[in-house]
Amino acid sequence: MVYECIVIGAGIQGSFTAYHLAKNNKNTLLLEQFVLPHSRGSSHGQTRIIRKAYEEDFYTHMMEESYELWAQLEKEAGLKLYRRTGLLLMGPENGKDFQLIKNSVQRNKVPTVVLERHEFSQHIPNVNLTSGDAAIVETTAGVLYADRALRAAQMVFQSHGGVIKDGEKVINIKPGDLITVTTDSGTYQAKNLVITAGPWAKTLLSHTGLQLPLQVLRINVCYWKEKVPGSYSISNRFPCFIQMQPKEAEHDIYGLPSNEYPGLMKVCYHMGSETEPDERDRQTDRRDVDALSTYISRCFPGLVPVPAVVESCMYTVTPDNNFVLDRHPTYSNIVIGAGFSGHGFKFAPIVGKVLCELSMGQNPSYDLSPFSIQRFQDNPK
Ligand SMILES: Cc1cc2nc3c(=O)[nH]c(=O)nc-3n(C[C@H](O)[C@H](O)[C@H](O)COP(=O)(O)OP(=O)(O)OC[C@H]3O[C@@H](n4cnc5c(N)ncnc54)[C@H](O)[C@@H]3O)c2cc1C
Ligand SMILES: O=C(O)[C@@H]1CCCC=N1
Repeated sequence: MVYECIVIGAGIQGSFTAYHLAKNNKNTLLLEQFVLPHSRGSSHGQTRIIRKAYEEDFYTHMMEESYELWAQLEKEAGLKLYRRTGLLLMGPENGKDFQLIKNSVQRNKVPTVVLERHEFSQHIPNVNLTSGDAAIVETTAGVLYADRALRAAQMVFQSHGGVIKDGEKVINIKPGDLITVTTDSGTYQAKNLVITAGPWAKTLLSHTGLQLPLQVLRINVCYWKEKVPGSYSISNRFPCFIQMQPKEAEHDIYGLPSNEYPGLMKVCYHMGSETEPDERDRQTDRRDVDALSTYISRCFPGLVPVPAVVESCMYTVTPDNNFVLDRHPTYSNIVIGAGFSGHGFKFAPIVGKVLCELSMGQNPSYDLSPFSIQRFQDNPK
């Protein structure tokens, strides 16, 4: 049988692409190398942050529709996937990055509240605002229930007739008008192919002669114990947070209120050390955990500054941290979604929509120039 489309990789981006294709009546096969569910890629775990506050207008604009599509999936699956918590953004008052994001939320009318230093502790107890830092709260931001969302997208895909074959690793791709995809247990043909292989994208794309500047990082996902259980919890209305330019580290630190593991709050570093995706746990660099401990001692005095639980996950990053959403430069019936750079989950309904549009030969609903492959060829370094 010839499929209209094969999607390789059943992480959140591939699952949402397959979801949109099936809803457009395209006969679609979703291939996944591991038995589902699994915790070896980038989409596993209980939670992710959803927000509109971005420095770049194009991300904020995409998030407007993304919230609507998440609500649509909640309805279709009959599951709660989003919980509003607000997002506290802290950063050097006169720093460039903080100013850019503050101006962007004002320009784009993202609902936000500015917290003056004198009123900060009244609204956000148990957090020390760094001297010289300012704070704003994006009020409609919150938490996405990640594992549940991934299952929901796959479930709705199947309910529209889509086929998932898990535990099948793609080992070869033969481009052509009819594309042949070989796995370790079968061969399939399709008119169109979408590659959403997360940390394995570089390897898979090499079968099509394409090299992209993607770097895979292992992220230590750290949970910290509350000294008083519940003090940083969702039920106590504690928000998600992003600390820009912390004193202890070069990159942002972010956290989510305690919820999934009662008594533990997730606080992570937005960077990691390079790894091979198949040997993720050979990477044992813990300098990020040391920096997090110092930050927590200084700014979150209600947490024990030694992680209680460390899980792992991977980022696949591009040089400019913008995604890759494009057609293959040589084979127009191969579409690529890659390089989500540690911030792609919240966009998955839109990513899936535009990858589906590209694959159906339609004009995409958004300007995809920030996500083009050409940008790497223009700036090869
Ligand atoms: C710790 C952490 C925190 C994050 N926090 C946030 C956040 O707060 N907000 C946010 O918006 N985003 C966040 N992200 C980013 C977000 O989770 C990712 O951008 C997103 O999950 C990427 O999804 P993906 O589908 O591209 O990759 P993946 O989930 O890795 O999916 C790719 C799939 O392809 C499969 N595959 C690969 N090769 C093959 C093959 N040869 N054959 C068959 N299958 C194959 C893999 O097994 C995998 O299942 C975070 C990421 C991490 C790691
Ligand atoms: O994407 C997000 O919102 C989170 C928080 C900031 C760093 C990366 N992921």
